[in-house]
Amino acid sequence: MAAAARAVIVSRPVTFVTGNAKKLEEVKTILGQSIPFQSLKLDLPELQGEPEEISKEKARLAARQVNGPVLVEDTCLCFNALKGLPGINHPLHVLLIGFFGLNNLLMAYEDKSAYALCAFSFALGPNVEPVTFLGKTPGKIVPARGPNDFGWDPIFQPDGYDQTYAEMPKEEKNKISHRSRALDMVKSHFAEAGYNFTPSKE
Ligand SMILES: O=P(O)(O)OP(=O)(O)OP(=O)(O)OC[C@H]1O[C@@H](n2cnc3c(O)ncnc32)[C@H](O)[C@@H]1O
Ligand SMILES: [Mg+2]
Repeated sequence: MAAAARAVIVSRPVTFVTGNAKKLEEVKTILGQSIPFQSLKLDLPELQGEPEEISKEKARLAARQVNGPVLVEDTCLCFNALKGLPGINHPLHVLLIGFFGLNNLLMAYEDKSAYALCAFSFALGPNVEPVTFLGKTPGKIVPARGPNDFGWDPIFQPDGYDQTYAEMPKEEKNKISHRSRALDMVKSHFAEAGYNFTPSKE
């Protein structure tokens, strides 16, 4: 029997929880009108571990605080020469080590390749296990070039480009970024699940 199209009625809008204004800016541009959401600035604890697990745990914590459907993400920059380490996944990493220091970390290695990894997690509510979507963009670590307004963008040059994320126009980054690749999957998930966000009159 063919699966019947079904709609899942959800009585609260999705809240995208982040403490990072630049991330929010990109998510707004990439999602456009495809998924209606509101944003909430919450400083969730900086957990350590695999990006997928960090992201899931962030979603659980956020869903409890919001008491409704939440979308969160965790992003890291991983160096292949260091087997995926240091996994720059904490706002203090760039600040404390600096772009110069991050380049120096790789000085002893021929292999400057890296990848940007983004893990979005969506939880329908506090008691629902989150689902996670991973987006990855391969590239290499280079001496900093371009405006310094978002994390490690000046030192990451995606494969196939001669500009760093920071140098390229925002629209270009948003076409190929780890974030947009993960969000493509989030969009498909929402389309397939048929969520119907109908705010209840509380
Ligand atoms: O509240 P959350 O969403 O956790 O925001 P955050 O700033 O703590 O974000 P992450 O933990 O996911 O990211 C760790 C660091 O990576 C940086 N970062 C995340 N996405 C980036 C991107 O697309 N380009 C450059 N740096 C990025 C970010 O600014 C942080 O310094
Ligand atoms: Mg964080």
